[in-house]
Amino acid sequence: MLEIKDLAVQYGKQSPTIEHFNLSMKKGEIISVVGESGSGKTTVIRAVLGALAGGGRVTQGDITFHGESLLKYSREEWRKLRGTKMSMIFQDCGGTLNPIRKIGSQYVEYICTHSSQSKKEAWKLGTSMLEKMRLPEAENVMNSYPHQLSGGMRQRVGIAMAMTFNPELLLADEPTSALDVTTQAQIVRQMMELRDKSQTGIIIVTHNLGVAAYMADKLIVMQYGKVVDAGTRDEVMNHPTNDYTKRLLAAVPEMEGERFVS
Ligand SMILES: Nc1ncnc2c1ncn2[C@@H]1O[C@H](COP(=O)(O)OP(=O)(O)OP(=O)(O)O)[C@@H](O)[C@H]1O
Repeated sequence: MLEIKDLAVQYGKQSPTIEHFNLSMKKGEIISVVGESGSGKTTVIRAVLGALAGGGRVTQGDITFHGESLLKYSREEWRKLRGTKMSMIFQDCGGTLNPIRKIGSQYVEYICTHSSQSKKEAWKLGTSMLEKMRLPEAENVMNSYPHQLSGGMRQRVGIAMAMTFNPELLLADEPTSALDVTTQAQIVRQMMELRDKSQTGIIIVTHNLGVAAYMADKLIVMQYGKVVDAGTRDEVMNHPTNDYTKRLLAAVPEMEGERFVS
């Protein structure tokens, strides 16, 4: 479904931020990209979404989605793809919500921008998506301002919005790092449920190897913009080839009292 081949990305005149990045993803697969701050994880997923910040540009390689190069996409083609076939969730979805508008009005606008539904239908769809994400009192949530919700609830709103049109690919940038451990575990389980039900492929970027190992079918470990280990979860967890991966593994945090290392 998604192929990234020998990708390099450069910001301004700096030396390339990522180089020789490869990834191959099938429908419904979960791939985790792990690595410390600044290793280039966010750059990878922003490149996939055609949304590199700060003048970042692809200088080598290709990104294909169902065999078509995304690098050749026009603005209009991107507009059609984003939000429907491909969507993104961030570390703090609250940050992407407008603080002075109620959730419901923002959600309805989001749905109406990406489909031809009436406002009434959009409200119904938004509410049902919030219910699917197990938000209690979904109508109340729709009538709330972002600051009236907890961080975990806002994150569920963000995931609900991203999942509205059953995307084939969900790009998740540190989706649980702003949350406490219990909420983190709930959100992780809900994302996995979405994959099981809708066959959504997920790329999750995180510095938390515990979360990555728990969720992922495949792991990619990055350091200084390069892939230092990659393979199935069990390959990387049980037979790391790189010293950095070994150090990360030794420091795997606990999630719900379990270490996600077999
Ligand atoms: N908007 C930008 N303008 C210029 N350089 C950038 C920009 N964004 C990222 N970079 C460069 O790319 C490097 C990697 O950043 P990136 O955000 O991809 O890393 P990361 O692994 O996701 O880190 P973090 O976990 O802190 O988000 C940075 O150290 C910086 O040199």
